[in-house]
Amino acid sequence: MQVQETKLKGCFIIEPQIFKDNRGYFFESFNEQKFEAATGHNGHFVQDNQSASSYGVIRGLHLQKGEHAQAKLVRVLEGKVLDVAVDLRPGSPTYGEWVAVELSAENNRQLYVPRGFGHGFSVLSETAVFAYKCDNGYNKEAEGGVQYNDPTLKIDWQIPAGKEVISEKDALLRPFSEFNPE
Ligand SMILES: Cc1cn([C@H]2C[C@H](O)[C@@H](COP(=O)(O)OP(=O)(O)O[C@H]3O[C@H](C)C(=O)[C@H](O)[C@H]3O)O2)c(=O)[nH]c1=O
Repeated sequence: MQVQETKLKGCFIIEPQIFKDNRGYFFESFNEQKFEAATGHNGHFVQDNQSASSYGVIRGLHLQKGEHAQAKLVRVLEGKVLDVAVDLRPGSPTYGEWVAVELSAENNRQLYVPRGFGHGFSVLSETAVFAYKCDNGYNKEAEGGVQYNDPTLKIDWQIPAGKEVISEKDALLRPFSEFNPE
């Protein structure tokens, strides 16, 4: 597998080695030893999540705070998304900066989002199935986030205005200027 650190320290793009033959393809979607060797990060994940969404859905920007913070290893099983990780780590030299990576069932690309990052994605295909590993369990009380359309972050989700599909919960998220990491 090829691993490339993004401009945000600790956030990595992972390109698995795909083995193709006359039957189709095979690849190791996760290998703890190889992950740790390539990223220097603990590859011990405790929860797998999966969500399905239709075109225009934007989920995020979310994170869990404090001791419940989660690192995530995200990928797409069906369709295509624009995946976004925002550095919300207090004191980070890249605080408030973000990266956007196209993840799809075609490219099998993965993104490792470290603890302390806001995470979200927009669905660019008719439907998308999104699957990810978390290194800490779900804790509703520790949930936080930033509104997807924050005027400071200026994230281009590649969804035409008016076509965005947002949850009621995400519609209540506050701007980055009000973000409190505690
Ligand atoms: C995240 C989560 C949710 N839930 C329940 C809570 C709700 O009843 C339902 C949907 O949750 P939510 O609307 O928060 O789902 P998403 O909007 O996809 O949230 C995720 O979206 C972005 C992209 C993320 O990176 C996070 O993993 C996560 O916040 O699943 C659980 O039972 N366990 C969980 O780990």
